Amino acid sequence: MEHLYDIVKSGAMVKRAQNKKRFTIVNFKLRWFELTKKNLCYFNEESIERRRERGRIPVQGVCLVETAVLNDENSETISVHGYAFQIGYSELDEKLLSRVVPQYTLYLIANDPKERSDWINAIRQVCETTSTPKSYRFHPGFWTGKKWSCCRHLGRATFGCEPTSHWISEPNNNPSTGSSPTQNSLGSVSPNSSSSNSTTTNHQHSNNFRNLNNSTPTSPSSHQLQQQQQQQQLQQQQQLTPSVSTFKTANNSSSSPSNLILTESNILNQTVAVDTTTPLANSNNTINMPGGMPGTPNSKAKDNSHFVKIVVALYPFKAIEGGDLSLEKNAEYEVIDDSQEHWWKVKDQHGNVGYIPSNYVKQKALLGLDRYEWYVGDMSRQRAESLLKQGDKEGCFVVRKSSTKGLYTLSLHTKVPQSHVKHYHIKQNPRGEYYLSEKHCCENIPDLINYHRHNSGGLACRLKSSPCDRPVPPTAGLSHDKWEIHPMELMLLEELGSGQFGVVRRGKWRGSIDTAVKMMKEGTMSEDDFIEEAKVMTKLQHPNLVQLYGVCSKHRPIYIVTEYMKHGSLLNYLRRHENSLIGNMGLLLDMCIQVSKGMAYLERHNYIHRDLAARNCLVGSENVVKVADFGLARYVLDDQYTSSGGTKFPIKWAPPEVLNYTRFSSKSDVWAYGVLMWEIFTCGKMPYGRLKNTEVVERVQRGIILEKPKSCAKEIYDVMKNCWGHGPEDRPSFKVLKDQLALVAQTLTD
Ligand SMILES: Nc1ncnc2c1ncn2[C@@H]1O[C@H](COP(=O)(O)OP(=O)(O)OP(=O)(O)O)[C@@H](O)[C@H]1O
Ligand SMILES: [Zn+2]
Repeated sequence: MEHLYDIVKSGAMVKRAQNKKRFTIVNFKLRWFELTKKNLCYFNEESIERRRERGRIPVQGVCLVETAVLNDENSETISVHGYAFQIGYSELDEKLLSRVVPQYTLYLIANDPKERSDWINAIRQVCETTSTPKSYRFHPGFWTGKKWSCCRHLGRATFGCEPTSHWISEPNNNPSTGSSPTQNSLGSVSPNSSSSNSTTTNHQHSNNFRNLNNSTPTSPSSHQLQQQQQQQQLQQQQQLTPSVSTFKTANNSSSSPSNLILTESNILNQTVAVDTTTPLANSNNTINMPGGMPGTPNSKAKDNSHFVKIVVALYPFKAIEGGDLSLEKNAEYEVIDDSQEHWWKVKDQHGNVGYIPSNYVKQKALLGLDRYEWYVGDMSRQRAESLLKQGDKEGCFVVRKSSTKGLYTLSLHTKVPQSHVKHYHIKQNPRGEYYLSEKHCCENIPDLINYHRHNSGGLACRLKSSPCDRPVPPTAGLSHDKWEIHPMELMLLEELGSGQFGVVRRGKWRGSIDTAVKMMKEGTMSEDDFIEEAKVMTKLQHPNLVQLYGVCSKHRPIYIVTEYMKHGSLLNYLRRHENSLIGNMGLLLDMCIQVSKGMAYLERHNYIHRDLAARNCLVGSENVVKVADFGLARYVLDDQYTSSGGTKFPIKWAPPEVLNYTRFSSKSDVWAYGVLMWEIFTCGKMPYGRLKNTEVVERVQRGIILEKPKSCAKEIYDVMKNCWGHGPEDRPSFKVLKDQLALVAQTLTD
């Protein structure tokens, strides 16, 4: 017999204080929650003897249970990085009046995505049996005291900007079979009302308040397993670096849920997470909507086509191909079809409809600092310096993400006493206000920038202009669904270099877009296979991968058309600039980090490079480094190049399993990456000097590795050595490498 007061689910979660206008760190408390069929209660402590009840919500008053987005880059408030959800509830008679927004909203933050969906499902299920919730609309964001963070509406009681997901089992939903679980807004599986084991029951009343992972999971269905895997993957993908501000639990012990990061917000992270879904699957672009869990499919967005998604253009785009639509920087567009990953159909203010590159726009509600010219996001200290020095103007500045996650840095160019760039951390006081000098605090970063436009306030000089337009990123293909390029549309210009496949020339596509055109020597590659593959490769898109625009395959020789990189190959760049680069560890490390980001993207998409080396990376403006020629090696016909015994085979970049069995994997790329790091820190020396290939093979088999380059810190060499683990399983993934190097950069440079 189940009793009304039996605990359906319990556990610790962080709760945001209610009825507080602004939320600062002190407004978040760790609480022990217990869900019964009647109430959701919360206590200061788990221990039954010592606990005091802090509040309760009668289940009957609950109107909606949805995920929540608690970060807001404009940050009048502190933002939360965690797995938040919201419970909207009203007094019972109020609820029956079906108000447009629930009277109250409780925001809770779970420790991980699984815990969050478990709680949402458990609460929904309990509500289902006791009351009949009305269909609501809700705000995925929060009320900042002035406006809604999601849609920026100014009225507290405005109609929600999103419909709630269907969590009431529909009569025809056949609950008795226990078969098809329904997708809810989390993309997770709602338990069927009849299957009682789908609600997690936790009777473990150990006094371990701090152990947040002590729930006992019941046997999950295969759907749930899949979901769980997805979520685990997601968790791995999201970099959960140490929190900037840990917060105090109720009893003042300073433990914090391990994954929860309370920081100034970092909405860009969500879009970073977006590109973790496979682009080859070509789905789920609706992910970066508020209310969706970053990185997981948000089925709701598709089901509710009446929800209007508004995006803002970050860059101008010129429509050339029929069916494309031009973008005007900062203008707003309504998204009509985002079912393809890289090209979305949108409508402009005049009603014109067409395709635009999805990486040129950002959803309005998530725009954050991106709306400002001076914000450059993920730009390293070194690249910011070279960008600012280029303009050489007094007071020229940018704001960028700091190497410490969640923080921002102001980089300012001044000519006094001589031309140089200064970097200032933007700090936050306990009230959540931002400042550069403690005397001048502002509610948000834009206000702070404005303040320092008029007052130097301790800075080297007043802020004047931002350097220039942000560099416009390449599009995935030159137009919507286009990879075949007409040679007549390509104007061929000077020769850029030549490799074993033939000559590379600079080109202009339709007189406006810079490209590099690789003219493939006939007979050097299996062309038909490559042309098929090119369709897939145009869809790989990352700031640290050289973009493949398409191919000219109807004529011979075939052309491979890619993004143009003005400084050419990384190897030559390193050699040419050895004198200025060799002492600049920060810059060299930044190059390594950039390559690791591009490679982590390939790894996430199960794409193996097979020929990673400095000669196959290219350098663009502001020391941007991108990986080129990925996957190409598979289509080479010359067996001197493809077999490990061949004279052209990149033996010095190959791990034992490739030398022995030609076994390629992302982990063989990792080995090559270690060698590439070595090339970077020696400014382009030949690995293993003059040793013959056979001697190199013999050394590698015996476990002898490259020596530490002179200008390389021990911490960096340690990372290289990890890449040279003998077996593939002894090497870290690119995802791990990327995080390790970011940490090294933080300790060595900033
Ligand atoms: N996208 C590009 N932008 C600018 N320059 C490029 C581009 N692609 C290639 N180049 C130039 O052309 C040269 C030849 O490139 P290619 O990729 O054909 O040969 P490689 O990589 O040097 O050697 P290999 O054929 O053995 O891989 C490069 O070294 C570089 O200087
Ligand atoms: Zn809203």
